Amino acid sequence: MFRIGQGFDVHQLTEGRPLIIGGIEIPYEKGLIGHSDADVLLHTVADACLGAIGEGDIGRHFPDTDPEFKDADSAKLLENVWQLVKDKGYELVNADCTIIAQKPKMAPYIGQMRERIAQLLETEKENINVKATTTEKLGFTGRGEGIASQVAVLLKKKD
Ligand SMILES: Nc1ccn([C@@H]2O[C@H](COP(=O)(O)O)[C@@H](O)[C@H]2O)c(=O)n1
Ligand SMILES: C[C@@]1(CO)OP(=O)(O)OP(=O)(O)OC[C@H]1O
Repeated sequence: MFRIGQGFDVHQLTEGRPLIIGGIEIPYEKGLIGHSDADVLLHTVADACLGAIGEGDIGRHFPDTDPEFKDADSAKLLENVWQLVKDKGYELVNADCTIIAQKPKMAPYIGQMRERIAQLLETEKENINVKATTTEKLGFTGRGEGIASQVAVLLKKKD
């Protein structure tokens, strides 16, 4: 049995914060704002996984009003979500991720992001695709005010 899930998330960019995307710190003049480390891509992967198993979203599991999650490492949040997926008896078929950012250039970091996400979802790098697009300077992403991401995952019930 297969289950599909999708996620979408946005975080605002500001000066004085590290930029962490897909579990990788990217050198840039700005970083993302959040209650956690604001890793927009790992949040989106988590939401897609939760969607696939019908378990709501990360805000429900890790409320942004809870001091426990202040500056949380999003990799830890995704590990918790992945445990829920495993508890329900599923494994990953593949994940397809899109980062929507005018700047910085993600291309040099895509390989490392794929490796980190594959590690967190206990799969091979080949099952994780990460790509990036600008919005041709249009909208909030195009103006460099924030970064968005979209993720689709496919899960399969283990034999
Ligand atoms: N933040 C980004 C955005 C895009 N890329 C790469 O550049 C290619 C061209 O982007 P377009 O928005 O003009 O389609 C895109 O296919 C990505 O490979 C990037 O690395 N970082
Ligand atoms: C991850 C959580 C929890 O620290 O906070 P944020 O970093 O603000 O991220 P968001 O994507 O807004 O939603 C989930 C939150 O509850």
